[in-house]
Amino acid sequence: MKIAVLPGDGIGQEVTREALRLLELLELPGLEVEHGEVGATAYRNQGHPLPEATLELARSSDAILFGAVGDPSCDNLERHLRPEQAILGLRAALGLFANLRPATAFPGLEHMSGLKPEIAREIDVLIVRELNGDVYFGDKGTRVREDGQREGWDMMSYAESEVRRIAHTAFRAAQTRKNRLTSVDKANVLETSQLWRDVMIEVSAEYPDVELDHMYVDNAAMQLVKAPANFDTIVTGNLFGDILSDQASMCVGSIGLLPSAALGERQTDYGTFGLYEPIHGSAPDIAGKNLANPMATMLSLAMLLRHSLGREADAERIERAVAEVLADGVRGGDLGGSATTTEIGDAVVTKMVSIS
Ligand SMILES: NC(=O)C1=CN([C@@H]2O[C@H](COP(=O)(O)OP(=O)(O)OC[C@H]3O[C@@H](n4cnc5c(N)ncnc54)[C@H](O)[C@@H]3O)[C@@H](O)[C@H]2O)C=CC1
Ligand SMILES: CC(C)CC(=O)C(=O)O
Ligand SMILES: [Mg+2]
Repeated sequence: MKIAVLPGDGIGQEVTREALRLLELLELPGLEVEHGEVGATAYRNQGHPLPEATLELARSSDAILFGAVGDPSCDNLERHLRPEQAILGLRAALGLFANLRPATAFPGLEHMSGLKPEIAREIDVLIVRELNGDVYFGDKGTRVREDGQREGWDMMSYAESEVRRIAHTAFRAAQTRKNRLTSVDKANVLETSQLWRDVMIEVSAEYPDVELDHMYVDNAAMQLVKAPANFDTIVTGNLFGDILSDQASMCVGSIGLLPSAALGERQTDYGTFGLYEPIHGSAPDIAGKNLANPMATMLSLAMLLRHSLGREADAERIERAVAEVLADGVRGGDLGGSATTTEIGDAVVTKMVSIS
């Protein structure tokens, strides 16, 4: 049983370190943990944001724990050398097309949400984001128009097979929840979205127990703030899912709380192969200052234990420890408190020991 650990850049290093303390505490028999470089760190040391050795490590593992990539000093590199290509490259190369991003209220945190407390305490939504297609992976470029202006362009498209497979993931996920699925698109304007909607409707015939509805993404952004409790499971494309999940994080209280799982079809001896990461980035504004909230990464580790290693009890132990530490009032700066990254790590470790 092998986990590849790819901390990456900025706070990716700090939050991954704290999550690994929880993994060590669990003392999983036969577990091998191997570190690899990604992002700006890998570019500086090995000349590429996703070196072949890292990709090989990822492929030979049962699961990947990923921190974050991104560094402002790399923002003017050629696109294929930028840190973000590491995570995009891993998602594509490993066929990780289904991104699960749960956003669930934590008791006691209602007042840290951007929403009114009575609205915030109800939120329990799973965003199922397609992760291998859309405008993120289409052809792109810049060109000079006939009138002499520069023009940037990015191709948005979805093949019906891509929509169909994420639809199945989302319907099955909804069946484990409240059997309600909202497909979010922009079908009033985009052909890509019209096909998305048509395929969602076709696939829904196979899931008569799941209630499917459709919402335009602009309305969904508004409804997520107005009445998040009306959502159960959301399925959406790569771009819209990226944006809506950051928004959902602030409905819960902080982007430092939201974990994610990126799954494909590959099964291992222990579960579904996947990559797990907080939904946030490398946060250059607070990197290296011991200020980042490591809880999103800890909760991503819990998802890894559940989906890739079949360790449900260990996953729940981490989730319970994080929730109880928050309820105890241990909070980082993102939640109006003063606990440092390592102090939050200490508190969760202590809690884990007490609830073993
Ligand atoms: N999967 C990945 O590796 C991702 C990488 N990025 C990259 O990260 C870099 C920074 O991007 P931003 O747009 O600033 O997004 P970001 O998510 O890194 O940060 C946005 C804001 O949230 C705060 N924040 C994020 N995570 C936090 C945590 N755990 N605790 C406390 N505060 C936290 C940051 O301090 C910042 O003010 C860019 O290079 C971007 O491309 C962004 C998103 C995802
Ligand atoms: C940095 C990216 C490639 C994407 C992103 O923001 C995300 O996956 O949350
Ligand atoms: Mg994002």
